[in-house]
Amino acid sequence: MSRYTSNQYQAKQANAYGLIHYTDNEHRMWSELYQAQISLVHRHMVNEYIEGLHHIDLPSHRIPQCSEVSEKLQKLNGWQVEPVPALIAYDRFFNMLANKRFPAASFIRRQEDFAYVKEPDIFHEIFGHIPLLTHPQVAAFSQFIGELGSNVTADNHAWLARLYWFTIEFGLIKNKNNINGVVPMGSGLASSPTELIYAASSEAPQRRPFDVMDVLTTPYRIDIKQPIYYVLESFDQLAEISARNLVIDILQARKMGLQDPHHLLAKAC
Ligand SMILES: C[C@H](O)[C@H](O)[C@H]1CNc2nc(N)[nH]c(=O)c2N1
Ligand SMILES: N[C@@H](Cc1ccccc1)C(=O)O
Ligand SMILES: [Fe+2]
Repeated sequence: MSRYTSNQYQAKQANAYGLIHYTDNEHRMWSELYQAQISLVHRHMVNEYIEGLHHIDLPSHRIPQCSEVSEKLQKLNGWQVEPVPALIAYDRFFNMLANKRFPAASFIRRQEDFAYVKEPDIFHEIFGHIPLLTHPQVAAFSQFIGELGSNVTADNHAWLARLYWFTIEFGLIKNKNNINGVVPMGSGLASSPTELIYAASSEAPQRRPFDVMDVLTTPYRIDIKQPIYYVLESFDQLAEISARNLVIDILQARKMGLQDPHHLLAKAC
């Protein structure tokens, strides 16, 4: 499933106690990533992410186990983090979100992928996702997408996934205090040293206002820095999206068809 990317990572299996063994080198990789990102996220990420980071209080020098992160998260809002081998298919992904379980790919990136890795690793899942999952609107939206995904036929999944991708994974959000009026909020930005800076300040990517039909019809690639980001007005907009009849929106999007992906390929980097 994760094999369409160029870097082969070996899935890690949990032992009988649900624990995953990491080598000293792997713990060191977390430690170095944490050190690099902690100052960058303070400088660039949306404030709600930073608040979440304080609430969840992740270890800085070793890879945490899902069980210890779950313990804290469960007290805050009932969510849990569960180890999975790697990228998982939509049906399982939606099913887990519907049940307030967040899937965490358990391997950690190697040195050559330090600044950007082409598939989710444990640093992305925990450091990238969990802080914002403490935010009520983000948690509610994630569960909502999971429930909707579990209740529709599989041919709707890729359409729905784009709503998740352009918000939770790689969304930006309006912020008056920032020079260009937007700040990164997505987990894929919080976990990548290079894409965080690129999303926050590069002039290369497009930044479009969040529009459901535009988002539904915009194809994305998971393995390159995003050529297009969508900008939410506020966290409340997640509730507005959930209040729509998205099944009708998807029907409409199908009629419109996907937008031309060629500009995505041209700008691949
Ligand atoms: C819906 C969307 O494609 C999304 O990025 C999913 C897909 N599968 C995943 N699988 C794992 N293990 N971790 C993730 O963060 C995701 N994200
Ligand atoms: N690119 C992200 C990981 C990621 C890959 C694919 C999808 C989502 C996130 C990082 O370097 O941290
Ligand atoms: Fe993710």
